[in-house]
Amino acid sequence: MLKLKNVSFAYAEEPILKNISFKLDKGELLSVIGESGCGKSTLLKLIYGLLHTDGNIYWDEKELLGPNFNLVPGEDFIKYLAQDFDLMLPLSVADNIGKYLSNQFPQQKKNRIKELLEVVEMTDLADKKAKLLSGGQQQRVALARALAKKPELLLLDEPFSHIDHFRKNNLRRKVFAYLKEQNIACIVATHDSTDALSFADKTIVLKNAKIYATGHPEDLYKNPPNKYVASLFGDVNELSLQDLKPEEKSRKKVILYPQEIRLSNRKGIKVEVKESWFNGANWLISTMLKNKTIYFYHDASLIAGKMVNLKVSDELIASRLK
Ligand SMILES: Nc1ncnc2c1ncn2[C@@H]1O[C@H](COP(=O)(O)OP(=O)(O)OP(=O)(O)O)[C@@H](O)[C@H]1O
Repeated sequence: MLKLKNVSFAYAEEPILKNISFKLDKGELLSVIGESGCGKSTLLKLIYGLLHTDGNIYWDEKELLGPNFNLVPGEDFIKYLAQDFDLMLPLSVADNIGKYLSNQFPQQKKNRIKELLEVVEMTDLADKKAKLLSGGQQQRVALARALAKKPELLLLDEPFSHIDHFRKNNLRRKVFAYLKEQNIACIVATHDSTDALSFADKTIVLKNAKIYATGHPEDLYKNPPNKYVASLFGDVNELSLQDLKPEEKSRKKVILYPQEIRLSNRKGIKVEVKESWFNGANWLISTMLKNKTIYFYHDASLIAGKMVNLKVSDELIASRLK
């Protein structure tokens, strides 16, 4: 088990992380989300042992002491995939993946490289030099290299950020399934809500140097404590109860995702259509309610200036009242 106790860090005066504490079981997958600059990468570097903290980090009974105590920073059983992939550019894809594998058993090494090439869908490019690869291909090689010596804990910083949409979904399913199958614990720092929602067992939200919210991704999504957390999962509306039900005098806030608001043929919240954006599955429509923008999804674009009625289920409003 990984255990962090009061982990704090500052590059200069300003604290980047303050008293971060959490636990992660073997084989568990944690996503760390939060706005850019909130300290996600710094947290991974602290755990890997590239930065020093006065707090405590343990793997089972062993305390991970960090760079002030280790001549070579980094822990053997942890692999860290940074945002800059750190590949050996003159070497081939296969040689990069095998870089940390022992040469003592050449056939085993060959088999392992072959297995990992399949996981990251790079078999056809095994002999190509890393310097000739695209950014997304280099990221896949770096991912395979991080997995090569089966870590007990894998730290991934935006692991699919350079990979095209077409390949990303399939690759992501494969990689996370592989981690589960091999019981490898993993922390993913990510901006991508699919990483955070679909694959993580739990999620930590960072803000103002602290753990701002934590929980099962589905709970955080369905019951976002506030607009900041909800907005990490996509577009979001923050309305008052009075906006939704004019007969109510309460100004309590209600967080709603665009897909939770529908067009109504009968009465509802009267809004003026401003813009429509096609996003593939449907259209995102922006509307104005007095001086507030409300976003919702619809299966067609709407003419700007048109007055329409919107509705939201009463149960949903009740469950989101803050
Ligand atoms: N080497 C450094 N020296 C000084 N400040 C740094 C250094 N690295 C990062 N920072 C600052 O620390 C803060 C946290 O950075 P970090 O990279 O951990 O954020 P992040 O959440 O991973 O951001 P992003 O989502 O954009 O990757 C930022 O304000 C950043 O400018």
